[in-house]
Amino acid sequence: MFVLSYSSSSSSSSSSSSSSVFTSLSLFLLLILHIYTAFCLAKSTNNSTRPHLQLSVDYYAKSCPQLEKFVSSVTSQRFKEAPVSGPATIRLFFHDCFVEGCDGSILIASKPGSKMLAEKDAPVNKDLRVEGFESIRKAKALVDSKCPGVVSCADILAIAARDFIHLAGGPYYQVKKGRWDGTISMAARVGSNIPQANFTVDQLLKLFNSKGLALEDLVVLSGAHTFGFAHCRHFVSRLYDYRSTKPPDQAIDPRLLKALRMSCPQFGGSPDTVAPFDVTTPFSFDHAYYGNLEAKLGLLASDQALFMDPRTRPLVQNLAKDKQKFFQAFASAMDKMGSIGVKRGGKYGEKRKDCGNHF
Ligand code: HEM
Ligand SMILES: [Ca+2]
Ligand SMILES: [Ca+2]
Repeated sequence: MFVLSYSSSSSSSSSSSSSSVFTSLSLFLLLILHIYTAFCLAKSTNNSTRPHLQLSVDYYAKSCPQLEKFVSSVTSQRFKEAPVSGPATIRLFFHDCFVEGCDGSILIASKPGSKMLAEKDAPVNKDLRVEGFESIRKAKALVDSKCPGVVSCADILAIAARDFIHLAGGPYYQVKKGRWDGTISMAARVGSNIPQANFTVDQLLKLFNSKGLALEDLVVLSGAHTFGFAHCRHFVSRLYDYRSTKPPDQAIDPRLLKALRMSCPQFGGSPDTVAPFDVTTPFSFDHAYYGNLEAKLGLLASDQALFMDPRTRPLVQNLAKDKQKFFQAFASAMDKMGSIGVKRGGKYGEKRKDCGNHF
């Protein structure tokens, strides 16, 4: 509500010569907004190096005070019925934020008959699980039945991701809200913004830096690979050598190599076979991911690379030692990721009713 009045008054004030009363009213509203934002920032429990002036924990305090309760009733139900909804939703949030910012653009379906595909139909998004989309659809339906037209799909995604992390044993943190849904979703814009399993640390860093995320954020956010699964094609090249009998990647534990080779044959395997990211605790959100990297049990080349590279190795070692430290760092890195490219009001975004449809 505040943001809406903020954007409309600031855009019209430049052309308003008719009323100085209006201008002072706008200035007054601006002042109130600044005080309000500063208050929210001061109150917020998450520390981040970048302040998110436009997001706040209390954004829906008046318009939908029970919002988080509504979302959590759906996420806890989904967690029981289909536990893969957890990893699926967190990955969905990541893929949303990295393309056009955290604006729900990943949720939009391609228009039937149109040649222009939406983000979710881009090749790298094809293996985003339907359980993630379904969880957001259900949460949005419930929220809209209680607070019609108020809450953005992008905010529901951010809240649901946090819920699932917590449900799987991870940290609970406050989610800042106030994102508006974007209106652009183009498959062609996805490829260059999403990291690939065979990326080097240099490539990963370059991409993360371009989103305002630092080296530490890269290492910490990769810790989301503490649960969930990956299809064979993302790591099969690590398992076989086309020229000799030696595997190409020496940074893989021989027992894991053997097991993965059984699930993922070099030729003729099923394209649907998946392996767990974390062989020790595949369903819990803990810091085992980092211990695995130290033990050459990383699944993707991009995971294992974080331990091989001297720039990221000390961070991996620190996080492997201290679960609480990982939890704190993860909460604040999610807050940072959750503020990428946020849209600020009706001029730039919308509140979609059906998250999958932008008309
Ligand atoms: C650092 C670069 C990253 C790369 C190269 C990468 C790559 C991948 C790949 C290839 C998969 C497997 C997809 C499949 O086969 O279905 C995957 C899954 C997953 N990723 Fe990442 N990812 C990265 C960072 C992240 C981040 C930052 C997050 C969240 C904060 C994340 C969360 C997940 C989750 C939870 C899954 C499991 C999804 C499921 O089981 O449905 N990833 N990632
Ligand atoms: Ca997006
Ligand atoms: Ca785990």
